[in-house]
Amino acid sequence: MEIIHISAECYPAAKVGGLADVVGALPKYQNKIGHIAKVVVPAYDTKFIRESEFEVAYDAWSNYGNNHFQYRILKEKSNKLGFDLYLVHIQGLTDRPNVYGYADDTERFVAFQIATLDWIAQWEHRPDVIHCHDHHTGLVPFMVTNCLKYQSISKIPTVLTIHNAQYQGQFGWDKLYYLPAFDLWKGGLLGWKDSINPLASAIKCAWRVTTVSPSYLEEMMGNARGLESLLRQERWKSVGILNGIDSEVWNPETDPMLGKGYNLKTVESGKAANKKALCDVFQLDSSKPLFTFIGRLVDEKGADLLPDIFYSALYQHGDNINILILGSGDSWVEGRLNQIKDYYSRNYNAYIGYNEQVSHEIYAGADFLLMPSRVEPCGLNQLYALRYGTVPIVRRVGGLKDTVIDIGDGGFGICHDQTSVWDVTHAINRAVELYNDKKAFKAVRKTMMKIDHSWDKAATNYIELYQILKQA
Ligand SMILES: Nc1ncnc2c1ncn2[C@@H]1O[C@H](COP(=O)(O)OP(=O)(O)O[C@H]2O[C@H](CO)[C@@H](O)[C@H](O)[C@H]2O)[C@@H](O)[C@H]1O
Repeated sequence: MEIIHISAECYPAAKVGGLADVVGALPKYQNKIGHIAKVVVPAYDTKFIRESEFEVAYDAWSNYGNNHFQYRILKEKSNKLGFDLYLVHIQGLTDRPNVYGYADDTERFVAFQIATLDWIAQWEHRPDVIHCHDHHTGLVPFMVTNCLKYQSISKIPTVLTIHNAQYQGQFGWDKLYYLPAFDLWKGGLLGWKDSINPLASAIKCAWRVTTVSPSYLEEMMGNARGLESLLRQERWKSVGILNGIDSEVWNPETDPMLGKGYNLKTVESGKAANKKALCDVFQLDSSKPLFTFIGRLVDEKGADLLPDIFYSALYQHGDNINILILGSGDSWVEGRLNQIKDYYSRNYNAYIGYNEQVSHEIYAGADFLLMPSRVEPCGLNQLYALRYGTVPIVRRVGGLKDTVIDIGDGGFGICHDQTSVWDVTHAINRAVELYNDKKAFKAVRKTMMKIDHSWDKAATNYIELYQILKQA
């Protein structure tokens, strides 16, 4: 089958979070099992894109509303990612350093989607499925089926994967004219509660909807930022498929970002060496248990509570624990996390910012990884932690619930029920107990590292889903 993934992010071309990891790995694994999976993302001004070689695959003009633009489809030349990567270059719109956060993000992603479909519509052959990811590509299912200029591709099945329903990409009806012409009576398929809502539109129009874990699918029926009733209505065509991880990129034995590689047999010495190096850089004491957090500092991750959780844990455990955080997001959370350094400089540090290298070093060097998320559609950090022998401490929600079993239930992680200072501090207390029981701690590490979360299974699940659509 030929599958076209359309996304705003794809590792390593452009990454903000987990969406990039999935779109950078799933197609590779689909290719491995004999299919042709391609990825289309905007041509940002990122390091990877600047440093890679591309050839022009197509060059044309298009428009969103009255705004005409020239676009180029660029194909990565070397196939070094394990799939064909195509970029949509629109001068002045896509070629910026950041993926999101501009006042004209709506225009940028509308133009990206239109250019992508214009290009696909003029191919001599038809792909078997168009797979969209999150709201940035959420207008694609509507446009493919309903816009007159895409009649030639209107029968291609579309699939939407919801990585995070917290973000929906809403914009006003005054921008309806951005879309290529369609029968206006179909306009209702674009909207939700007084605005055009790309995520809602994709849920209505895609042939199938997937979420990145089974539990998140169920949770969304009761909590999806206003889309609950729509999701209940479209439940019949929805399925939860648990994400995998790219076990070639996330392999502690071969990871080039680590000072010392390790495997199941050498985990104790390997982790100790990585921990020592990490603690030296961040002025921490490697003889104490190291607790970490990596991620976007936003409410859905429970980041607003982290400062109070850390004050509480550091107060209770005095000088006997270390905490290291890597993240960026809400500025008041960043400020409070930085402030803790003034009070606990010997056993706390924070790297405010984004750094892929440091994230790998932390997964390898840490003892525990905290994920007190309020919402977690799947979560990849806990899967990376498991592979690197770092015990995840997670709230029982979404994909965290589906992938981490508490040590009290014979498992390998520490789970808590609420995103609250009390629950997380209590979980940290349990973690300190586990750390001090060296035999149990070693056994848990070994169990974790044996778990296989590679994409092999999920890649097949998606193919089975596409095959049903092809026969429909
Ligand atoms: N400051 C920083 N420096 C370096 N690396 C950083 C970083 N902050 C985050 N990362 C990295 O970004 C990724 C985060 O992935 P997640 O899946 O945990 O979250 P995200 O909410 O972005 O993804 C959404 O999509 C994914 C994919 O479907 C779902 O798993 C998830 O639940 C959903 O919220 C990891 O690779 C992590 O290491």
